[in-house]
Parts: sequence; structure tokens; C-alpha cells
Amino acid sequence: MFTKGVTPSETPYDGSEFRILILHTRWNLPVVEALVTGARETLLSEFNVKMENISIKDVPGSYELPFAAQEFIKYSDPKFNAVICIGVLIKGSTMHFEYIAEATAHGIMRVGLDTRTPCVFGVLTCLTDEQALERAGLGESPSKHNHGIDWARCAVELAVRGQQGWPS
Ligand SMILES: Nc1c(NC[C@H](O)[C@H](O)[C@H](O)CO)[nH]c(=O)[nH]c1=O
Ligand SMILES: CC(=O)[C@@H](O)COP(=O)(O)O
Repeated sequence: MFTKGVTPSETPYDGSEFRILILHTRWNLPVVEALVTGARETLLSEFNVKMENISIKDVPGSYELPFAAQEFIKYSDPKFNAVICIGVLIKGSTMHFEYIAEATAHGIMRVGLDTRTPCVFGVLTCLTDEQALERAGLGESPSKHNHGIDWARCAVELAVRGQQGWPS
């Protein structure tokens, strides 16, 4: 078994001039907060994003992430180079989870495509609490890993490539 996560790019990406929005839910907040910390610390330490250029905003649940991301992108000036949407969905006993997971994934994708601002899908879709803890780097599992780290890497890479122009 290996720890899942994105290997850092061989290209040393510089995020020192970027403005990044971390938009997170208040559902399942203890797990979400660990993911936000993982993303924020990676932006600061691995990519030199300036503290004052990281905005952290919250919404109630994952279903609200796409709409809020769209509005923040539309009304922010100067604009964000990337948005990291963070939420944690945990399966309950109804179909609620399936509808929200599907809508949130499609919504975040749509906001990214429509606004041409990279929108990272930082939403865990877990069947158990333990799965969520493990993927936020919490709990006792030996293979625990904080996916916020991966989402920060993803955001900066896409922001750099957007700035350089994709064909290059
Ligand atoms: N059950 C979870 C939710 N549900 C709430 C919805 O996301 C939404 O806020 C509500 O339906 C109002 O529009 N949200 C999560 O982020 N995680 C869950 O496990
Ligand atoms: C509408 C809700 O948040 C809730 O009733 C959904 O229930 P479950 O998470 O058990 O599917």
C-alpha cells in the first residue's frame, strides 16, 4: 500500500505573485479545517504565496461551493489566479450524499470552465468518518495523508500554466 497523493512537479513553480482563494465549508468543520491548513501551509512554504494573498472564505455546505466560487471570482479585484474549494461529504442513510456529490463536482467543474479560473475540486466524498479523517491527515491510519497539500499543488500548477499560456 502506498500513500496516495500528487507527486510534486519537477518544475519549481513560483506562486509569489498569486492570489489564491481557499473556499471551504462549515459542514464537518474539524476535518475541513485540517484540509484548509494543509492547503494554506503548502501555498506558503512550497510556493512562496504571500500570506496576504491567500483569502479564506466559508460557506455552509459543499452544495454552496460552486455558486460562491463563481461569485467570488466574478467580483474579486484584483482577480484570483486559482480557487481551492474544500468540503467533506460523508455518506448518511439517504440519497442526500449522492445528489450533493454529483452536483458539487459538476458545479465546480463548470465554474472553472465558464470563468477560466482554475477551480480545484477539494471535496472528499467519504463513506465513513474514518475515511475522511485519513484523507485529512488525521486519526490513526498509517496511510493517512492530508489532501489539502495536493490541492495547493494543483492550484499553483494550473495558475502558472494559465499565466504562461497553455500552448507553451
Ligand atoms: N451532508 C453534507 C452536506 N450537506 C449540506 C449541503 O451541502 C447544503 O449545505 C444544503 O443542502 C443546503 O443547500 N454538506 C457537506 O459539505 N457535507 C455533508 O456531509
Ligand atoms: C437533508 C439532510 O441533511 C439529511 O437529512 C440527509 O440525511 P443523510 O445524511 O442521513 O442522508
